[in-house]
Amino acid sequence: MRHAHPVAVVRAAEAAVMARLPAGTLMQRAAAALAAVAGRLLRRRVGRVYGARVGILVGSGDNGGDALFAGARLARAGARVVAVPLGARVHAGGRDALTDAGGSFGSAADLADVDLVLDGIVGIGGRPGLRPEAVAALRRVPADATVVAVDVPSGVDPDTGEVCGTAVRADVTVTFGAFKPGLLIDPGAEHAGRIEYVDIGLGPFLPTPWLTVLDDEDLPARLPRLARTADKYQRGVLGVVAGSPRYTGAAVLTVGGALRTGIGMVRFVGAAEPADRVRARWPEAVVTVLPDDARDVAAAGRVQAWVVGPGLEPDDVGHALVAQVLAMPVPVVVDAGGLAVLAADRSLLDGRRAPTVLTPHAGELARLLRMPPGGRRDIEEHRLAFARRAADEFGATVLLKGTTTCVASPSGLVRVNPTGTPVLATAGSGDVLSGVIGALLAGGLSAFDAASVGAYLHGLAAQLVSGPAGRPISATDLWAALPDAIPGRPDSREW
Ligand SMILES: NC(=O)C1=CN([C@@H]2O[C@H](COP(=O)(O)OP(=O)(O)OC[C@H]3O[C@@H](n4cnc5c(N)ncnc54)[C@H](OP(=O)(O)O)[C@@H]3O)[C@@H](O)[C@H]2O)[C@@H](O)CC1
Ligand SMILES: Nc1ncnc2c1ncn2[C@@H]1O[C@H](COP(=O)(O)OP(=O)(O)O)[C@@H](O)[C@H]1O
Ligand SMILES: [K+]
Repeated sequence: MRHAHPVAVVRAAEAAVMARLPAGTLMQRAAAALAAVAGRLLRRRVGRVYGARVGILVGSGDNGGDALFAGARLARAGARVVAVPLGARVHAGGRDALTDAGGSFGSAADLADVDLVLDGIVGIGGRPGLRPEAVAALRRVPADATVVAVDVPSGVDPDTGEVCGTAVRADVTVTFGAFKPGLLIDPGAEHAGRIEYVDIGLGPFLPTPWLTVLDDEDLPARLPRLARTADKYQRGVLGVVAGSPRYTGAAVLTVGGALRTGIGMVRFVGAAEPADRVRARWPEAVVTVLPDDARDVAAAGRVQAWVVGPGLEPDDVGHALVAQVLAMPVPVVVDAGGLAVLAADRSLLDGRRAPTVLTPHAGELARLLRMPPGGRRDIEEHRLAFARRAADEFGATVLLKGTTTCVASPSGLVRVNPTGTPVLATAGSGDVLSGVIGALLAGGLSAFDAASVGAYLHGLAAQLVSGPAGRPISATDLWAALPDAIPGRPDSREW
């Protein structure tokens, strides 16, 4: 599992380490690793470091210092290195090291034929928005040059991933001591490119992280346990309240997402039209058709968790359904039409003790938070902050969909999903996701694990079916890929 720490935490850890080490040690560790990565990239690009052309964009802080010391190492290996100062000052030690090693200082015009650029404009000490001289220098970087960001791509807010105006677009970001949240969350994540983490010894001084990213190896232990002696009730039963006479497909998609994630049983509860479709596509689902007034969802039978909302209309019937489900003392996923019902009547969450997972996209979250027009955009630009705020305000686990899905718990923890792909931006894929999360909840996972593991599997399924070329997919394609996305579980070894 990877974790990230905000700037203030990184600074405190750096101070603690620096107090125990000779001055400049951390910067040398950072510069050595940076030069090693740049050297590797140059060898891949032009076959060698000797004679390769390297440009350095140098701001006035220590970020520029890192870049200059790394440039000095590359110059000693024979690279032709030119540094372009962009601030009022230049790190003095780095300047001397570069010139001693045979590097030079020049202007942005000297960047015209570089193979590789080190972006040392600003790191964790930058204020939002690059200055005009930095923006002008970036324009002179050849379009095909390899760009390596030092610690963070300049212009990206390291704490949030926000970009204000122009920011560096890196092929690789070499980050020191800890991942910063802004490297993992779009738009910052997109600007960071591939991330190379360098351990400079901050570990013992970093607190327990609140922001984590799951990896493949984290999954097996986090999936529902599949005991050899399990029967279908012990594996978990999911209730799905979805679909309406107008939107019938959402019900089929949600039930399919749950069944293909692995579950003891799905009980579908809904209007006659979606119920017919669910029966026809998924004969294994147990279907209850509700009367027109939507009374008595609970009579469908016992379940360990519910999904409510995909394809529901936010009318009186929809309201009655969401109210009944949220009144039950089991975990509930609320999605789509269910979120619209909640946006109009937040009191439906009052008094709930069992875990709740809300799965809004930015538009739905803007309505839930009753934001003025433009709220959607605001949320997309500040995904982390809004996911955390919503989790706190609703006392629920909030999965904010879209580019970089963020899952926030009411206790302030966040997991950022690394498997998302834009091929998922297709109608109905969110319905499949709510079924996946519902199945994991019914299987006994916590709301935070169910939502974050669910998003991970959903993204992985999309990648598997879409392939490295990113072939287009539709939501139903995810059904077939889900079982392949689910790794072996610890308890299945004896099979
Ligand atoms: N601490 C450590 O132990 C270690 C730290 N390390 C490294 O240090 C980095 C942090 O260095 P830092 O604190 O000097 O800040 P930094 O990111 O260089 O930027 C500050 C300078 O930039 C300027 N500036 C500000 N905003 C700007 C803007 N929008 N556009 C343009 N310029 C702007 C501003 O200058 P001024 O306003 O005076 O012109 C200010 O002085 C960190 O990311 C890592 O790389 C590693 O060596 C490992 C050990
Ligand atoms: N650019 C993107 N990158 C990664 N995932 C995306 C992107 N756009 C959308 N998604 C994912 O696609 C799914 C779409 O869900 P949703 O908006 O609810 O669609 P629908 O309601 O049509 O099912 C979500 O899981 C979301 O995170
Ligand atoms: K930088």
